[in-house]
Amino acid sequence: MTAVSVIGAGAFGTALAVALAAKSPVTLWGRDVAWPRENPRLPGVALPDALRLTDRLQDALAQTVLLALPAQVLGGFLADHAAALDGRNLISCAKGIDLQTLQGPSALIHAACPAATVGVLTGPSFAADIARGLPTALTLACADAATGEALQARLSTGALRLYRTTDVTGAELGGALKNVIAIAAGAAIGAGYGDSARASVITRGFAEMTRLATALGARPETLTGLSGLGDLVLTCTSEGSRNFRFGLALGAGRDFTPGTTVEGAATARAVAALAPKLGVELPISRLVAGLAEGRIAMEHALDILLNRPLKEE
Ligand SMILES: NC(=O)C1=CN([C@@H]2O[C@H](COP(=O)(O)OP(=O)(O)OC[C@H]3O[C@@H](n4cnc5c(N)ncnc54)[C@H](O)[C@@H]3O)[C@@H](O)[C@H]2O)C=CC1
Ligand SMILES: O=C(CO)COP(=O)(O)O
Repeated sequence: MTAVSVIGAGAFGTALAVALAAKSPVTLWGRDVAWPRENPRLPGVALPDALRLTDRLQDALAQTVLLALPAQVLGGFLADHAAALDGRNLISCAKGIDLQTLQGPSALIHAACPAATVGVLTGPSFAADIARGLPTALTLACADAATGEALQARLSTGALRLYRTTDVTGAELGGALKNVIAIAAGAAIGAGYGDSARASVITRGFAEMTRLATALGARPETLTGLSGLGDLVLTCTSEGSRNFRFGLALGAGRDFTPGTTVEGAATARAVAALAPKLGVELPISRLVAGLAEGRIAMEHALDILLNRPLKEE
C-alpha cells in the first residue's frame, strides 16, 4: 500500500501524482485510465514507474487521499464511496463551490465522512507546471495544526513547496472564487477592453472575494496569500487558465471547447445564490453568473458594471 493516493486522473490529479511519485510510491485512481503511459489531459508527461494507475477504488486508498475531482462531481463521488473513504486524511484539491448545496468541498467531505481529517491543497499551480517539476508554492490547509504540519511535510517535494494554514474556509474559498474573477478578466480582454480594465477587474474582484469569504468565516489575511491573491493573479493573467480562456471566448463572442473543466461557471452561479443570503454585494461575480447562464449578453455587461452608483473604494 502506498503512502498517498490521488483520486481523479484528470490533469491536476495526474500532475500531483507525478510530482509526489518523485518522493515515494503513489497510487492514482481514475474512472478512465485505459490510456497507456500518458494521460491525454496532460500531454507530453511520462508517468514514472513509482506511479501505479488503477480504476479499482478498493485498491487505491492509502491513509492520505488527495481528492482531485471537479467540484461539481465531488458530492456524487462522496455519496457513492463515503464508507471506503471515511477515517482517512482526505485532502480536497477542487476549486469550486457545489451548486446543489452551496458548500465548499471541505464541508461536503465533512458531511459524508465525519471521521475523516479534512484538508485542502490549493494555490497558484498549473497542472502542466507541476508535472514538469517547475517550482510551485501551494497552501495546505487543515484545521488541526499538528496534522496539517505532518501533511505539509509528507506532500512537499523539492519543487513543490507547501505553506500551511489552519484556515480551511479561507484557503478553499480563495481557490474557488478566483476562478469566477478569472472569467471576468478573460471577458474584459476578449471584448477588447484592455489591460487597465483587467487590472480593475482583478482588484475589485479581489475585494468581492474577500467580502464573501470573510462573511463565510475566512480570515482576511488568508485571502492575501497563495490560495487567494496568488492564484487570482496567475489565473487572470495567463492563457494557461481554462477559466480565463472561457472568459476570453465569452468576451469575443466565440465558442468554447465543450467538455473543458471550467469551475468558475458553476461557482459563479453558486456565489450569486449565496450573495443575497449573506447580504454581500458581488457585482462582478453576479455578472459572470448571468453571462455563464446566458441571461446577460456580453454587449450589456459593461453598462451593468459602469452604471452602478459611484462609491468609496
Ligand atoms: N488543471 C489544473 O491546472 C488545476 C486544476 N485544479 C482543480 O482540480 C480539479 C480537477 O481539475 P482537472 O484535473 O484540471 O480537470 P480535468 O478536466 O483535467 O479532469 C477531470 C477528471 O475528472 C474525472 N471525472 C469527471 N466526473 C467524474 C466522476 N463522476 N467520477 C469520477 N471521475 C470523474 C474525469 O474523468 C477527468 O479525469 C478542479 O477543481 C480544478 O479547479 C487545481 C489546480 C490546478
Ligand atoms: O487553478 C488553476 C491554477 O492555479 C488552474 O486554473 P484553470 O482551472 O482556470 O485552468
